[in-house]
Amino acid sequence: MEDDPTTRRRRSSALHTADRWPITPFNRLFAPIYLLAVLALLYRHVTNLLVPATSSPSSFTTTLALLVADLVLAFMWATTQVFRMNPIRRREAVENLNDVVAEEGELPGVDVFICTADPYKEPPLGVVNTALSVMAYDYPRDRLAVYVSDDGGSALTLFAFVEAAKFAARWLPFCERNRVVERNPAVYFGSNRGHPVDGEVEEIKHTKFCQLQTMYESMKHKVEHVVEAGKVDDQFIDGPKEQEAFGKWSDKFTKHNHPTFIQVLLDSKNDKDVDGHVMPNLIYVSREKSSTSQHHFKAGALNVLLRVSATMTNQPIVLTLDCDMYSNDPATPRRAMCYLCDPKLGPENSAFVQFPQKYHGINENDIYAGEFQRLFQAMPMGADGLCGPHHVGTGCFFRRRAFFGSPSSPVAPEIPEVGPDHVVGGSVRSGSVLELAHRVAECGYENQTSWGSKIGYRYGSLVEDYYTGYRLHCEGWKSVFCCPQRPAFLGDAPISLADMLNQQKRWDIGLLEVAFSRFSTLTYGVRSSAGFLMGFGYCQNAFWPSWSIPVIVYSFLPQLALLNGLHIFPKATEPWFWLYPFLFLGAYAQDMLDFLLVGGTFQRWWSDQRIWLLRGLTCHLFAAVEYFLKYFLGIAAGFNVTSKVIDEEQSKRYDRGTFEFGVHSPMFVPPTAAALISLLALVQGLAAQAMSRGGGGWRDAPLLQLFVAGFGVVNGWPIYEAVGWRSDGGRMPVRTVVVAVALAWGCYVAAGFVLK
Ligand SMILES: O=c1ccn([C@@H]2O[C@H](COP(=O)(O)OP(=O)(O)O[C@H]3O[C@H](CO)[C@@H](O)[C@H](O)[C@H]3O)[C@@H](O)[C@H]2O)c(=O)[nH]1
Ligand SMILES: [Mn+2]
Repeated sequence: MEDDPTTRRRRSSALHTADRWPITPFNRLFAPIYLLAVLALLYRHVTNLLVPATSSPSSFTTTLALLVADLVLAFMWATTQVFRMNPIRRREAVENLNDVVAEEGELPGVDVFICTADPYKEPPLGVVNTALSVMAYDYPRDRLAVYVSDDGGSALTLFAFVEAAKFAARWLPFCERNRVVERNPAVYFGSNRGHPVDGEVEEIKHTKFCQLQTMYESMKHKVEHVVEAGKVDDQFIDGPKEQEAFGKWSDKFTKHNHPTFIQVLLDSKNDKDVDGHVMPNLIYVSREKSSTSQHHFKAGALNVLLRVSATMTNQPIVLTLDCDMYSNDPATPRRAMCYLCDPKLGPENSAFVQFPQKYHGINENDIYAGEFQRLFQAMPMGADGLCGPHHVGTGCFFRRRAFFGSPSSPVAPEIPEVGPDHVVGGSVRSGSVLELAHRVAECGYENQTSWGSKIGYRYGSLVEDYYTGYRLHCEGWKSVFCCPQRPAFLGDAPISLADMLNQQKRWDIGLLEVAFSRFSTLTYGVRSSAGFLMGFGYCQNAFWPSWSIPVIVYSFLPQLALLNGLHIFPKATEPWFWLYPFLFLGAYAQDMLDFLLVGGTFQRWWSDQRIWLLRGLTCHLFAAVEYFLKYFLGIAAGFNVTSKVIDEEQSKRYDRGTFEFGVHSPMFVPPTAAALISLLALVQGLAAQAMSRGGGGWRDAPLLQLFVAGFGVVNGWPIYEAVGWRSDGGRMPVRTVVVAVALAWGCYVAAGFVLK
């Protein structure tokens, strides 16, 4: 018993370290300087509004528009500063974990939750590969249980898992024996085309590799065949047990109407791998669905898994994963344990350990800014110095207890069997356990309970991840950001512009649901236990769609004014002029610095700022309109799952770095119109300047407006390409161009009246 708590405490100090971010002193110094400039600009607008130089209505309208736009920019700038004040970067010393946790048996058990919702948008083969990659973690197998939530209620997905369970019995020992790093079989077999064979041992290894590869290919073939056929043919069903499982699916069942299915595919107490070692639990869950009850999308699915897993294994740690986010590093749970098992940190300071979302297959310049450097890297590091990172839905290890009330005042669920303290009596296959598990997955179960309001994942927002993490922080929990060199998880990023914009439109709507709720970050968050700074920082996301206001104003107003010969910014000879380059370059340079310091490249930063502009004209705008329409009509928004299917042609174009328009979407209209107007304004503005004789020449020129138009043109390049000279399937559809030209013309005519 050499490990008394004090020795452990001392040792645990070596489990992780935190460094400050090198440019923080500069950022802290720069913030008040920049603030002065912002205030000066706002002062100028306000005085212009109150004491206008001319009394024309157009100058009032333009000044008001600029004031509103700049107020939003100022607000968003202020929220960004929160994350620049005290960023930290942590490192874990996984090798020291054994000193703290003396025996493997002492490691806390992990229940892994994998969500899938649609076999046609989320190919079952991908889902099982994700599951296999976590089942093969370097972690005691009897402490690992993988639960799959299938909101598609699809026999196709179950079939894939039945096959995966068989394959796992070979895959897991193979990975362990050969210390395989890529534990997602698709990735492993995709990158290893056999080893060089040298000597007898190598030959045996090679034969094993080939056997396993054949087995994988056969599983892949069967699963893909079944998905294509849309049903599980009898020829693929093996034995009475499987017969019974698939027999439960009746033709009358649909995705939206079916009873609960829970299928134990592997049971760690009984099932062994080919070497006779235990297997982790693998459990398929499809909760009951009925078209007359609310299901709360992914949040509802995760709450069902929280309850089902509580009745079956109830392990203290929960890992949540999206079906496409496979494990890229088998040491990940141990890395998370460096925080979760650290007695010095304490449970309240490590309610969840969030890993960043990272993606595979992003093209060189990341044209759609799918990497989200700010959201998944810079912001969580900044938040880590306060309450800890936001929750981003996947790649997150939670303490189960964190879902049941604040650190100091726990909230008990309606029955103790679903609470964090419940001790599971029987095996996962026992009748009584299964009966209870089915009961807690029923759709009426949550009626008159605290699920979704006080316990579990919180309901009411399409970004259940952001909202739940936020509510936990408000309750006084803290989180940890874990960002190892080798990405812990890798997922799919959308590779078509429409998919990406629709995904972010859904996020926008979810964020607005938080911003305008009783728990708004602006009124509730800033006064909660999270503290003012963190609550204010949360506003950055909650009010994400408000970026559309300044982006729309700056994409149209200076250009339209220029086309009408109206000068709306100070001339180069006025001292106010210099405020603009300072504010613009200050914000852009600092943003770029943030980006480059977390490992980005200049081109990727350029894409990122371009997409930031594009979002303002597309998803932010459309989401706000849709949200307020639905708000007044009392309609709830739906969760449109992002497709993870890859179209060959699209994928080739994406890899080459060309934008994918292809099919008409109303969202393509405003950016196309803006690009056209910027181009016209730039051409006309330059021409007018060249033709003007005498006067002040360039000193009197509307330099700032010309710059804004020029900036619009440079950023609009992919649009001119897609409208003008591309001939592939991803070019701008004629219909979109026609509507955009009509819109641009309409704006021009309207501006002629307003700005005169
Ligand atoms: O009714 C539903 C809808 C979705 N999902 C699952 O939710 C996950 C995320 O869905 P996806 O379409 O991939 O959405 P994304 O926008 O790519 O996901 C991001 O945004 C979501 C909402 O904020 C978070 O839940 C995710 O973790 C985060 O990766 C997937 O595994 C789905 O299977 C369900 O289980 N049930
Ligand atoms: Mn996704």
